[in-house]
Amino acid sequence: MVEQQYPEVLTIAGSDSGGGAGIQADIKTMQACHVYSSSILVAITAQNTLDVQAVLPMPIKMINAQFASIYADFDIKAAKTGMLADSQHVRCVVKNIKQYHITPLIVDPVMVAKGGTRLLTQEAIETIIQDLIPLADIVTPNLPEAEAITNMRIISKADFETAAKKIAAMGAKNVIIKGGHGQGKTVSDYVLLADGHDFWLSGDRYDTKRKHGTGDTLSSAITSALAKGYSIEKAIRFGKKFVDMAIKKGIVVGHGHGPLNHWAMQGDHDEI
Ligand SMILES: Nc1ncnc2c1ncn2[C@@H]1O[C@H](COP(=O)(O)OP(=O)(O)OP(=O)(O)O)[C@@H](O)[C@H]1O
Ligand SMILES: Cc1ncc(COP(=O)(O)O)c(N)n1
Repeated sequence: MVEQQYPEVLTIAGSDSGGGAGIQADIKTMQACHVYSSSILVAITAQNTLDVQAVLPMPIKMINAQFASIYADFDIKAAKTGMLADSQHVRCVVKNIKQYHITPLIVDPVMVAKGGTRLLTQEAIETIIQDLIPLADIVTPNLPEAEAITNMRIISKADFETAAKKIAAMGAKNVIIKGGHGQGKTVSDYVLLADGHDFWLSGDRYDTKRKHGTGDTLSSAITSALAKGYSIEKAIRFGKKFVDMAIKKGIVVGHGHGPLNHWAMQGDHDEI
């Protein structure tokens, strides 16, 4: 008999019944990265690759109970947040993050699903800015999210840099502004680290509709790498490579915005 220990990680997010985004994408990514994943459900969605058909935020009492269960037993090395639904739920998650001193914390400020359905109320954007971003070791907005957070248009490279500085000034230690929603043959994410060092992560932009859960996959791969002891910069570079491969080696599922291939890096054991 052999017993092995894996770094334990936590995702605090919404469930996607279609398995392409949310908690399901997080768990698949974490599993592929060889860390042990636990999860706190903040909301349930009835969802497939075509759209989100229904959303049910969990009772606050049940979210508190999940945090209590996890922190009574597990040794969580890194955690991430995803879909948080509304202000009340953001505040509940923030209270628990403070209570259990959760760090490192990756905040993926999920606002709108690929099909266009809101996953966060408009007023909760302010709660995320005021209460959650200051607790983030890394915050990972996509372009529309970064625009909503900073209240500015982001088009040029200089705009990315200005927006990242604004988000860092809100209290996030490290900032990644993802470029998936941009245009052009390459896709570039901008990274601003806590020490002021910055860089672009660029790669081919794959022409595919199978891009459901790209942000969840990136933030979960980064969370996993941090739990394994990678530096912030190395974890971010690993995350980008993981999501790039998961899009590049696509799988055929559903009729709309298809999920990624979370097995894509399997076999590349030096990397994962
Ligand atoms: N077409 C593409 N080809 C290659 N990489 C991509 C493509 N689209 C997105 N990415 C990468 O996927 C990651 C997530 O970026 P994106 O801007 O899509 O986030 P997101 O909108 O939060 O994702 P989602 O909401 O689907 O979870 C980034 O690292 C980005 O560079
Ligand atoms: C529960 C949940 N969390 C996150 C997303 C974002 O993913 P996408 O932008 O690819 O729809 C989602 N659709 N559902």
